[in-house]
Amino acid sequence: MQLVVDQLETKLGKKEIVKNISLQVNKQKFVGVIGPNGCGKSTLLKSIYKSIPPHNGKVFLGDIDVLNTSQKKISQQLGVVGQFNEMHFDLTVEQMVLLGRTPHKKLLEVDNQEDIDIVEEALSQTNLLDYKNRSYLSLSGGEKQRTILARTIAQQPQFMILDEPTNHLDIRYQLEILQCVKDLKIGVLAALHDLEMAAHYCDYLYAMQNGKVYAAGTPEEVLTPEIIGELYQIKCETYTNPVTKQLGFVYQI
Ligand SMILES: Nc1ncnc2c1ncn2[C@@H]1O[C@H](COP(=O)(O)OP(=O)(O)OP(=O)(O)O)[C@@H](O)[C@H]1O
Repeated sequence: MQLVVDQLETKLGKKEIVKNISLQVNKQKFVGVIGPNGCGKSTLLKSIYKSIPPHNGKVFLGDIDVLNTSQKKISQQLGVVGQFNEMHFDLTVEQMVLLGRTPHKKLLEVDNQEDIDIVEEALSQTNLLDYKNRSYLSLSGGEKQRTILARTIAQQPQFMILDEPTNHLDIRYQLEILQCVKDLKIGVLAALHDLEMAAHYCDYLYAMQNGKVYAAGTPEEVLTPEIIGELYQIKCETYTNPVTKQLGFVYQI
């Protein structure tokens, strides 16, 4: 199964924000979207999961025509961790994560032991077992972010879209969350700001500039001083980090 985005175009007001973007996420691959503030990453992701309706293009998840299929059917295969997760009513963390089971249930079907076990496992993977009975609204930004990820894990999707999933998270949780998502071994499309994390976790990258794909390829192909310099309008040097042996970056205005 693949997530295929074909010639997607999205306008907000009169302004064209996503301009003819095509991309692909293969099964079990971690694909990153990078690019400067305002280049259209969130709008692209929201257009793919229909939170903002695109005015042109197609999105296919396997043979499911996403833009013309019910949310429930899509949610059985595709999970979303958005950038802002505010809620106006309160639930416990466990109740929030149980909501992830909704796409797999019939109307008014009660949660069974399998649902409870899946939720317990998702809470464990996101280090939230001790928070199970806490009120969601009382959580810190990072704890809320992890709860939303746990809910999406409980949904057991084949693909996940994440919009800056490490927003609000301290360094340890940034690493833990991205590793946790990677370990799910599902297809992932994630907007990321941290280029070292993108280099480390992504199998493939799309670099966006002004609503278009500016460059695409493996992290080694995309994260070059020339492309990063042009994308963010800075001077950049890359090096191999002597400790991690991974790609490192030095920036200058
Ligand atoms: N309702 C709207 N009407 C017009 N323009 C909008 C609207 N909402 C967002 N935009 C603009 O669309 C552009 C793309 O925004 P988007 O949030 O997709 O960018 P982004 O790459 O995710 O940015 P960031 O990295 O800052 O999160 C921005 O210039 C933003 O100001």
